[in-house]
This record gives sequence, structure tokens and C-alpha cells, in this order.
Amino acid sequence: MTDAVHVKICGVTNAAAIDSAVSAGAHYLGFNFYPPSPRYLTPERASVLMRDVPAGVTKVALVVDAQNDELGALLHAVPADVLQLHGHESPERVAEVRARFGLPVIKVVGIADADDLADLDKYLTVSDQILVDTKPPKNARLPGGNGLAFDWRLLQGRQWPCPWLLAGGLTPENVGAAIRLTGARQVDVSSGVESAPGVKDAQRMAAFIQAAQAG
Ligand SMILES: O=C(O)c1ccccc1NCC(=O)[C@H](O)[C@H](O)COP(=O)(O)O
Repeated sequence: MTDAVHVKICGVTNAAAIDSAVSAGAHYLGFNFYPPSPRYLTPERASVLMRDVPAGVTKVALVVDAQNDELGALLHAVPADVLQLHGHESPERVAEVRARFGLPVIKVVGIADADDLADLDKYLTVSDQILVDTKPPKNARLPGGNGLAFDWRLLQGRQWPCPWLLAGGLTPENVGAAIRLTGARQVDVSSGVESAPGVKDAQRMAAFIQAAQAG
């Protein structure tokens, strides 16, 4: 028997969403520190919310092209377990952040076509995990959390030496098919389990986790 698929619920913004995600079996919770996002939390607010996350659930701090002083202040304020780098961080920058701040790093790589998979390879030795997400369209307001899927067939037959998560436009309705096609053992979702931007829906989170783990 294989282990259950791990689910990351990204962009939780309040205690009710955290409770629902944890009760439904989320393995990771993502806290968003990108100010233009509808899921943004101040470090002060996030710190209060993160304190009540049970041990065993991984608290991920999502940042976009953050500089060292911002990261230092953030990690002083919040008890994050992992950093998610969701900007244009180079492999050298990922290695630097990991060494300087001493936390495991998830680097996000955006995929639109097969060429992007070559970029992904550059991060395999410097990042603890890779989050394989849809590349944001040029006119997108946000670098992630856009509810758009990429062509999952691009991942068929791929194997990487480090753990990875599949993201981008996943929903309770399509996550089973995405897992079957790609072989993902970890999945990440934000807008597909919301009733409005930044508002997580308890029923959709539970349905998503059930579908992922059945998948
Ligand atoms: O969600 C946001 O607002 C966001 C803003 C800036 C950078 C990343 C952001 N979200 C990233 C995530 O981790 C999402 O879970 C991932 O991109 C998938 O999002 P979705 O397609 O909405 O499930």
C-alpha cells in the first residue's frame, strides 16, 4: 500500500479555515506574505494564527522575491517551518536563502511548456522541494493563486530526485485525474477550495483532500 497523498492548502487567512483544513487532513498550510494578494497576512496576524496550528502540520511562509532584511524580520515574527519562494529567485538565491535562514525551502517553478521543465532541473540540488505550478500569464495580477492549470501531460513519465508538489488550477473535481496522470504524491491548492478570493470553503477543502487521497 502507498502512503496517502499529502495536501497543502495555500492562503489560509483565518482560524476557521485553519481548523477546517486541519480537521480534513491537510499536511501543509500556506501563509501568504505577498502584500498585493487577497490572501495576504501581516506577520503579526499570521503569528497569532500559526501558534494554534497543531504539531505535525507544516506551516509554510510564502514570499515573493523577498530580500534578506524582509525575510529576517518575517522569520523573527512568525514560527514558520518552511519557506516557499514564489518569485523569480535564481538557483543561487534559493541556495543563499536556505543557508542563511536555516529553513527548508520549497521553490516554485512555473510551467507553460516543455522548455520550462529544463528550468526546473536547475533547482533540484538547491531546493528541498519543488512546487510545480502553472506559469502565470503575462497579464496576471499575481504570480500564483490564479486558479489556472497547465497541461499535466508535460509531467507524464517525469521523475525527480527531490520531493515535489503539483499545483495550479486544482479543484476537488479534477485533482484525482491530475494525480493519476502525473503521479504526484503531494498537491497544493488555493483558489479551487475558495468561495471568494481569500475565503476558504470548509466543504471544498474536505472534498479536495478526500478526492486527492482517493486518487
Ligand atoms: O495565492 C496567492 O494569492 C498568491 C500570491 C502570490 C504568489 C503566490 C500565491 N499563491 C500561490 C500558491 O501557492 C497557490 O496555491 C498555487 O499558485 C496554486 O494556486 P491555485 O491555482 O489558485 O490553486
